Amino acid sequence: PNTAQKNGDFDCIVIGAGVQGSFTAYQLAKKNKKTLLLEQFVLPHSRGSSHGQTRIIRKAYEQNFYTHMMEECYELWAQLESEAGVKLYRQTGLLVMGPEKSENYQNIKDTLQTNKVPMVVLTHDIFSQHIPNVNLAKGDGALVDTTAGVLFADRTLKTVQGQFQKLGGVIRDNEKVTDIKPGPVVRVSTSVGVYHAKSLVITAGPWANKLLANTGLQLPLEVVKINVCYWKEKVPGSYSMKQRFPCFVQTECLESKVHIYGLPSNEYPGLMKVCYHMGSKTDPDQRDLQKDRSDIEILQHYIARCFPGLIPEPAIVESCLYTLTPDHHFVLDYHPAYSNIVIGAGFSGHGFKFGPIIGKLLCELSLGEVPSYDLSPFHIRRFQSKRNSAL
Ligand SMILES: Cc1cc2nc3c(=O)[nH]c(=O)nc-3n(C[C@H](O)[C@H](O)[C@H](O)COP(=O)(O)OP(=O)(O)OC[C@H]3O[C@@H](n4cnc5c(N)ncnc54)[C@H](O)[C@@H]3O)c2cc1C
Ligand SMILES: O=C(O)[C@@H]1CCCCN1
Repeated sequence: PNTAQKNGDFDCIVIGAGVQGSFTAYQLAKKNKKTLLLEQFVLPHSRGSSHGQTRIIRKAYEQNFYTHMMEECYELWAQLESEAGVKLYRQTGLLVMGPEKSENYQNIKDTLQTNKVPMVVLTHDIFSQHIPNVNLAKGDGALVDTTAGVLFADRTLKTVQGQFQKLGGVIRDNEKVTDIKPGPVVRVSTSVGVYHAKSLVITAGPWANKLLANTGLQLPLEVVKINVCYWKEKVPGSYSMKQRFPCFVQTECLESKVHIYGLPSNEYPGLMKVCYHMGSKTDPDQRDLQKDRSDIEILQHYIARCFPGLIPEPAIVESCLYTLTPDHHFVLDYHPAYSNIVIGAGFSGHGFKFGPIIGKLLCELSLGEVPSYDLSPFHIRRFQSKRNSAL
């Protein structure tokens, strides 16, 4: 402990206690850094991107760099589970379906094969033996990433925030950051007080650009609202986690070029979560005014055709926000003008599973260490022509 520090002084301040900020703060505390995690809302809350009971974890990706990161990331999830004595992951497998000859489907298959990820290819003649109550479309290929499963999201946030506090980390919720003054010592003002730190990490999810405006930077991020739909099983339990029904991703289909995905029924007994991987643009502070439900019609047609055991009418519709980058790859980088400000943003609807590794990487960046992975796919400079910066 550094006794020379004043009360409001920290080695590092992390803004945003979603999955990414919470894991980053936890990693910093593990490295004995005096860390403050600031959150605008009372925790836990459901206004951002990390709430809800479940998320998919998988190694099935089109790009090798994500599959590589997931190798270590699974170990970090298991470490956290054993350290905290809680169950955060349940293996179910992920069924990937899509036009056999399409680029998306083939890329996923290639990545799994190249990286020797355990998988099973299901041909049409054996499909229904393995996956009951699903109609595989003609011309579609199907495979199962057997390493995949479900993460318990709300439980994850509670656990990682708890571990952070056990390590001496400070969480202040219900405290919105209102201003950032960059410098060798960064000054962060909130609705309650002023804090100083040697370094700052911004993991503000859909609010990233609102905060970055204080530092003269804007990233090409688009916030969209996702309708999180739950569908009733005609026979309760037919798609349930207990019966080891897998998660699924349909890469494209008759109804849509956009992914449709689902998780086995679990949190609401008798209801399966099936969603459309896109939504309509919104402001995170006004998301309830965004009422576009056109995706639900697409889901209804898809479900009626491919999931005959579900009633094709959503029983529950919740909401959640995605923060999309143009290429749907993350932003993990230094602020272009200030080397002691690190940004984790634009998780584009697929960042939860990477939480532990993103925490580790943002911690490495903020300590000036060489990051464990090649971060070039995540650099801000890839947006060069699109970046609208006041710097
Ligand atoms: C419907 C849905 C399904 C998804 N499915 C999957 C999946 O299956 N698998 C997967 O891996 N990922 C999935 N994701 C994506 C994943 O959940 C997100 O990538 C991840 O939660 C992003 O976390 P975050 O920490 O960046 O953002 P957030 O969780 O939004 O956290 C940012 C935090 O910053 C706080 N904040 C913002 N501004 C301020 C301020 N000024 N002062 C203080 N605090 C502030 C916010 O209140 C918020 O708590 C899904 C997302 C959604 C919405
Ligand atoms: O990150 C995931 O695994 C899921 C897959 C489908 C789209 C939404 N996110």
